[in-house]
Amino acid sequence: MAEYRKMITTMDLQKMKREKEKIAMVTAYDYPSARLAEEGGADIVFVGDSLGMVVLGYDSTIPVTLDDMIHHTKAAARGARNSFILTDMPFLTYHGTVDGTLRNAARVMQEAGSKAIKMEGGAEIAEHLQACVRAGIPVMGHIGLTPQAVHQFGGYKVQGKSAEQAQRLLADARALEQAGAFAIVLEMVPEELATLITEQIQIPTIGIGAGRYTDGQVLVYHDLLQYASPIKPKFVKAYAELGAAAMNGISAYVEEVKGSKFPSEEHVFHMNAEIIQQLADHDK
Ligand SMILES: Nc1nc(=O)c2c([nH]1)NC[C@@H]1CN(c3ccc(C(=O)N[C@@H](CCC(=O)O)C(=O)O)cc3)CN21
Ligand SMILES: CC(C)C(=O)C(=O)O
Ligand SMILES: [Mg+2]
Repeated sequence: MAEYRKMITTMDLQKMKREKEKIAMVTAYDYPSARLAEEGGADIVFVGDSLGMVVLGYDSTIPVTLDDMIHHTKAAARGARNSFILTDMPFLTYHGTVDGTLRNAARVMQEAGSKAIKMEGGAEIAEHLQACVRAGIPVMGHIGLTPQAVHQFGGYKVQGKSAEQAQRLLADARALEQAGAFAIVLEMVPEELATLITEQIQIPTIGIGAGRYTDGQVLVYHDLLQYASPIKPKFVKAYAELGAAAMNGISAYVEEVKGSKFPSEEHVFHMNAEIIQQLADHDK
């Protein structure tokens, strides 16, 4: 049994940045993945809306609902009781009235049992982020490639390569820090820009496809473990081959069933011989 450390807080994350201890975040979407994320020592167990793509089979994160996020966070929270559980706010649940955003955030905190939420976007969502922070909810920002806006970007592309775009992302990072975000995800931005942003704000940056110098890293569970993920972006490193292992296991099982090799004696229940005789007699 793993020895669990004390649950991390947003204050610990600030301290990790100051002391240059890297933050390791991993996605999880259910009981087993969250359990393994916790036992593997992840600082943040993150229920991302990428669940729409890697566990629900959608082409994007846009179809994911607030109910989906709550359902999966509940399962993940049961698997990682000692972890800092972060939940993505899904498509269009923090863009209407601030009241609506607070109601949606409240559902995630109360029903799902998250410790914090994450929102995509820069200065344009700062008002919504700030309202949640003022209500006592820790919020993580997310800029660069924001997948909920994929149709505006015209694909999953690197963001912030031009001086103008880079300036805007820097301003967005400052706006989110100002609004009270406890950390910011930088997704698919050049390493040089991610480094600049990391140096210019006090809160931790968590990179995905943002190079080596952010305060932490995040990867999708099904990508880093190669578990039937539909995509393999350049920023992914494979640390295991779960998909291949699962496939081999299943095909061996199928072969043994077809060949009457499974089940064998060790997997079988038996009954008392007298009772078998009674059954046979009764049948006469
Ligand atoms: N499995 C999975 N992993 C992720 O990291 C992830 C998701 N799903 N779903 C939500 C978003 C979408 N993300 C994506 C999706 C596709 C690419 C991609 O196709 N990247 C290519 C093209 C790069 C380019 O055109 O510049 C790559 O080679 O990295 C990257 C990030 C990141 N997130
Ligand atoms: C890619 C990460 C940062 C994310 O938002 C997700 O997994 O949903
Ligand atoms: Mg997401």
